[in-house]
Parts: sequence; structure tokens; C-alpha cells
Amino acid sequence: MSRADVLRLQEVKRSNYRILGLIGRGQFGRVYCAMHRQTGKLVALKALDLTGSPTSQFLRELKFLVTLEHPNIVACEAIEHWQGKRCLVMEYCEGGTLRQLMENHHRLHPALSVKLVCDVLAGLEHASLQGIVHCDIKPENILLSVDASGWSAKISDFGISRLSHDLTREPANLTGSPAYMAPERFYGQYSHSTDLYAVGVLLYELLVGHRPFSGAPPDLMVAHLNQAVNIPAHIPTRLQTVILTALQKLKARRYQSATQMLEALQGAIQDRSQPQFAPHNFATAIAAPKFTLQTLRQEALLDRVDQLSVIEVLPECDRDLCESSLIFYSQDQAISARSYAKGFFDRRAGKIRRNDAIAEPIQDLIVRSSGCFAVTERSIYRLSDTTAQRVAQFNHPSRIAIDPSGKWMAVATLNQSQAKFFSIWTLPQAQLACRPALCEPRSGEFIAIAALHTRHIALVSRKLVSRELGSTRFDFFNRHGKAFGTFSIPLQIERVFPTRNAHFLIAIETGFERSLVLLHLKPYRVIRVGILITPKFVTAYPWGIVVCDDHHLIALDYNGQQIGQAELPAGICAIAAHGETGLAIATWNAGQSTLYTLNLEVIRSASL
Ligand SMILES: Nc1ncnc2c1ncn2[C@@H]1O[C@H](COP(=O)(O)OP(=O)(O)OP(=O)(O)O)[C@@H](O)[C@H]1O
Repeated sequence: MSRADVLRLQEVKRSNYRILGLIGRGQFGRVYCAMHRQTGKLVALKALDLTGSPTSQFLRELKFLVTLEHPNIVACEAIEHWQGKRCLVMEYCEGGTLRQLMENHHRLHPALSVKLVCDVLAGLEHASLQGIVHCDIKPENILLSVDASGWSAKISDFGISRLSHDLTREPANLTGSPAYMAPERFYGQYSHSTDLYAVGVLLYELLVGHRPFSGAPPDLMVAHLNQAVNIPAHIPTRLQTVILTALQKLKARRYQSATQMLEALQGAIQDRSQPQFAPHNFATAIAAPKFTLQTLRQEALLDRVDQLSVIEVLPECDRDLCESSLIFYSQDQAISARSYAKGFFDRRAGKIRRNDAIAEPIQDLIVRSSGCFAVTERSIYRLSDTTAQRVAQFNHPSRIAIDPSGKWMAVATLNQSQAKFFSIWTLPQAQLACRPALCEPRSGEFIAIAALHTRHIALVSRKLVSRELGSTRFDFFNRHGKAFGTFSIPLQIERVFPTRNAHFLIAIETGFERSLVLLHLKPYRVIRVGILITPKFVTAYPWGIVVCDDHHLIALDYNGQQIGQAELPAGICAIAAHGETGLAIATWNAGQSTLYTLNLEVIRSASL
């Protein structure tokens, strides 16, 4: 970020909003994701850069946006002033643009495509009732909000919109995007029907995978004016009719209103005589390129491994634990339900050093420079190679996260009535650093606690909506236990995985088996990815994310693009990232426990 950007951010920071990050730049200036300091509500701040576009255009967008109130049009909530600058405060769309979604998934599921186009048509109908023509409908100007079934589309960027009764011709500088422009737009004419033509191009692009016409602007003009539209035969005929009607060269032959086109589109997909789309979740999983991974080591273990961590940093006071050892625990049912074998696999010596000091189930193994910690339901222990020292014990079931530097831990304790108390403790002595605070929501299910970096913590809970589990709530605290923000997403998250990237969490949703949710926190962005496997194990590297089921691996980048897939040894029961490209995998097959170390370099190189 340049110094000018930092200065700009500092200016905005003095307003009512805390800036979470820059989302994009448009012709007016920068757009930021921000959180209201008092309410914690997320918004998009669109700041007017006075040296850029004329103020009149910014005011035009403001005028149109405040006129329009519809679930499929991005809402303008306020206008902020600071230091003589104007800033539009807009509803925040955490799914990014439709263009980004299309690029992430190569091809959206046709049912989702049709649903999003129906959303756009509903928004356009509302705009047309107010006499407003958008004039620049394209995937870049459709923003996405996450909803329980997938996405809902919201029309944005009314910067070049026009009033339908304003009969002046379009000035030369108010152009749209030639790939989506109706023939008459090239002569400066616009009407509601020019927006519907653009929706026709969008529908074509979503269903076919490319736009009906391509080329440089002069070629596009010729094509829009003269060239016939070819639709591949696999598109159901009633949908072909909708596209062809929207893309008529003469506007009198097109749909006369967004509602008319919406009804035609809904009729086409509800028509049982037409080929039906399979039910969709929110993205069609694509098959990523296949790779064969190199096995660096393969070792037999005695016990089934239930969890694995790699000691990459040498714990400060445990010189006898080897760097790059593996730490694991196993729940050995054969001995007794209350016996838990744990151990360190000393990779230098190539042998296991057992540590059976903790006689209760271990929920988590955390390795930091200040020690290796084992978390049980009500305690946390610091492990050496053969002993375990209890660091803290709680009266009620607790979840614990330790900051990456290992200097403090955040604890969420659930009492008998399931109320959740949040506290911070210093490490390694485990001294209480702040008084336990009661957390919201008081009802609902607690999912996870994650230390985001050395300063912040996220608490994740599922909210109850009239007795049913509804959305997932994220509460953020600083390391002094002070709450500083909260937001909810209308998804039922059941597991959350922190990563080495402080502002990035990976989540798994209830009800969508073959999928992942990627949560960028700064700026906030939700990416839902369909994948070919049901993720059971998740780990992350600086270059990407790895998810596995019992014997497959899929690697994705942080934007949800699938980089590669590989077959793994069958019977996986635990995985752990190891360095830049190492992956430790424990398997359990026919009573045999094996530990593999694989090299993902070939996949990482493909991501570059
Ligand atoms: N309300 C919003 N919620 C989330 N992201 C937004 C929002 N508004 C804009 N953005 C993001 O900011 C980027 C810039 O938006 P903006 O509307 O200023 O410009 P644009 O549409 O890309 O370009 P132009 O205005 O020059 O046509 C968008 O591409 C989008 O990714």
C-alpha cells in the first residue's frame, strides 16, 4: 500500500467507521470495507476522489441510489463527510461481484445463473418503475450477498444511469460496456429495453460460458447491429427463446418490461417438458488438474492417530523435543475408554517417544514457540517429551485458542446454562489478564474460538432463529478482552479452521457436503466453493489451502480457485501442514497405522 493510501486510510479512520480494507477502485475513487464503530455493522464506503470524476456524476449515482429501495439493488445508507470529502455509505455485499464468482467457478450452475438473472430483473423492474435506466448492466456491476441457498444479486453502480423521460442524447463520455450494449446504444439511445438487452447478454454468458459477440469495440458494434445470435443446442429451447427475444436487434421485438422477461424466464425453467437442471447448491464443482505427489517418508506407528501437529518451531524451554518432530495423540480404545496414548515422533532418531501423562481425551494440540499444548475439555497442559504440566483448569467445558506468539490464550467457557464467558490469560504462567465477560448470543451453539494473530480473537457461534439454528455470528475481541465488532452471515457454519493467514478462516457449512466457505476478514469477503469431495481434514499453507477426505486431496488458492487434486493413501485419520510444502498424513488401515510425509511442491508450482 502506498503512503498516499495509508494517509487516506488514516483520514477515514477518524470517521464513524473502522476501515477493514480496500475492496476496489472505480472511476470515482476507492471503495473500502468498513465497520461502524458503535454498531459493528459492515458497510462499503465509496469515497469520492475530487481529482478524478466530476462531482456531478457522483451526485447522480447518489440521487438514483437513494430513490431506489429494493432487495436486488445495493442500498445507499448515508453520506459521510470528512475533511471536505464525500463518501457514500452503502450496504456491504460480501460475495464480491458476479464477474469474480464467474471467474472462480468457470461455469456457474445453470439453476444458480437463472436465479441471479431473475434477481437482476426484479431490481430492474423496480428501477424502471422509478423511471431509471441503469445503462451499464454487466457482471462487474452485479454485487452478491450471501444467503442460505447460495447468493442473491444486487445491482450496483448507477454512475451512468439515466432517467427514461430525459430525452437528451447520451453524452459521449457516458458510455457503457460495448459487450453488453444494445444496437441503439451505439447511437446514444437508451431505454428500459437497452437494460433488458444487456440482461440477455448476461444470461447467454452465464449459460453458454462466453458472450454472444466478442472483439474490439468497433467489431462489437457491428456484431450487435448485424450479426445473428447463435445459441448452442444444449440450452433448453424455452431458455433459447428468452435469450433470443432479449437480444432482438429491434427494441420493439424485445421484452417490453423486466417483469415480462422475468415471467418468461421463470416459465422456461418451470416447464416440466423441458430438460430440468439438477438441484444446485451454489457452485458446480469442477475437476482440478490431477497430480502425483512424491512420498518423502513413510513410517509405521503403533497407535491409530487421531490428531497430528508438526513441531516446526522449537519450543523455547523444551530442548529435548526435536525441531520438525510430529506430535500426535491417539485414543486407544483397545486399552480402555479412559486411556489415551500420546507421543512424539522424533524424526531425527526415527522413533516414537511415548507420553501417556494425560488420562483424558485431548481435543486439540497446539504448537507455539512457548511450548506444545494439549487442550482437554476443562484443562490445558504443556507437554514435554514424557511429562505433561497442567497450565490451567476450568470449572466448566472450555474452548481455547493460543495466539501465534504463544504469549496469551483466549478461553471461552460454557457454564451449565450454556452461557459463554470470554477471558484472556497470559502464558506460560496462565494468569488471568482480564475479567471474564459474558458473551452474546446467550442462546445458540458455540462453534469455535480462533486467535487471528497476536492481537485479535474471533468467537464463532450459531444463532437460534425461532428455535432453529439460523445464521452464524462472529464476535471479535482484542487481546485485552474488549469486544470491537460483530457480524453475522446467514450460513450454518459447523466447523472453523484458523490458518497461518491472520485474516483468513476456512469453514464448513451444515447441509452442503461438497463445499467449503472461505472467509476473508480484512476486507470482509465470503467465498463459497463447490468441491468434488466432502472435506474432512483441512490445513493451510501460505500459497493455498488443502482439504482431504479419506483418500483424496484438493488444493485451492485463497480465492477459491482449485489448483490441483491428488490421490492419497487410503484411510486418512489426521493431516498436518509441514513447512512450505510438506504434508504429514496419518492413516489407519486394517489395524495398521502409518505416517506419510508428502511433498506438495508440484501443486504449489502450479499455483504460481
Ligand atoms: N456495496 C459494495 N459492497 C461490496 N463491494 C463493493 C460495493 N461497491 C463496490 N464494491 C467493490 O468495489 C469495486 C469498485 O466499485 P465501484 O462501483 O466504485 O467501481 P466499478 O463499478 O468497478 O467501476 P466504475 O464505477 O468505474 O464503473 C467493485 O468492483 C466491487 O468489487
